[in-house]
Amino acid sequence: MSTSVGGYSVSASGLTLRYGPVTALAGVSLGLRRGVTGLLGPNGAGKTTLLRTLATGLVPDSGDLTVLGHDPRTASGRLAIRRRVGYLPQNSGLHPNFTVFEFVDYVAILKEFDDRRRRHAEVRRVLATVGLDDQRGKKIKSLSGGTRQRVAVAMALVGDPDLLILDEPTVGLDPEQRLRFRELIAELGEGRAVLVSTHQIEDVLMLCQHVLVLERGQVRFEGRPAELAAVAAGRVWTSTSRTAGALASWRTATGRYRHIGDPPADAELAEPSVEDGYLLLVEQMSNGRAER
Ligand SMILES: Nc1ncnc2c1ncn2[C@@H]1O[C@H](COP(=O)(O)OP(=O)(O)OP(=O)(O)O)[C@@H](O)[C@H]1O
Repeated sequence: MSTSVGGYSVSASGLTLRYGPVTALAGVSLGLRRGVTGLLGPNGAGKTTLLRTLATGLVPDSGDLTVLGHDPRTASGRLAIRRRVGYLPQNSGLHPNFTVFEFVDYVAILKEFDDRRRRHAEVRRVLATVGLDDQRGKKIKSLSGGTRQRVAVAMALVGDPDLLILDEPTVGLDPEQRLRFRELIAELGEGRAVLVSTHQIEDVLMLCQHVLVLERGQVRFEGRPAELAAVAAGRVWTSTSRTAGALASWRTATGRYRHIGDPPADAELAEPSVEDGYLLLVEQMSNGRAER
């Protein structure tokens, strides 16, 4: 059972966080429900900082944050959250000489599974969930990138968390591994809130019910993928050549150019995609800054 306030597993309002002179979160407000939410944003937008903050690894300078009904500003709140949150950091360090079982068992010890039999049962459960029962005895250094990512997810799943936070989990996977990994994440989102940061629009299309766009430490969009596509309605057109004045233009596989921005009067409008909506938001933001 998820602990939530008003249906939200996470609710944040006006979160700010600075690293010295750098403002990484500049007033983030969001609500996270059950299901898979994709977190998109350009490099340096603050995605990792936000995920670490939700996992209680960083303390915001100001703003309100409730995670699974607890306040991370108090020691008891942080402990309660850590017990119910699974966090997969970017480039999570897996010890190469451990076997799969040994590594996940070690994580279970850190997560306070003191009774050996209960702990081993939990390790077997999470390895079965990620489809690694038959790889338990293998050393981590012998595994493919996709299988290592499964071990990392197994680690995050110890204790059956109500909130799963995954920082760029599909990076470095080949297309087939990525597909299988998305299926796994989609399954995990059926009973809990999952927040996944990614640079892959396809991840959002294939597995997310909700999407957040972060840019310069602020949430620029919060909604469903189809609503993100709709942001670009009437702002996408195609032509046989480059067009001056578009916010972004690129040549597509058909040989035609696709543009986003303010279309000319005779433009051939196209159906907007989620990627168009995302690019339009990000380009508008950076253009707005350039014009100031
Ligand atoms: N430990 C740190 N000390 C100082 N500045 C930092 C630190 N960590 C991040 N930053 C800065 O904070 C901002 C947000 O960084 P963050 O890593 O959260 O972005 P991101 O969206 O995850 O980026 P990426 O997609 O490249 O991983 C950036 O300007 C970054 O340079």
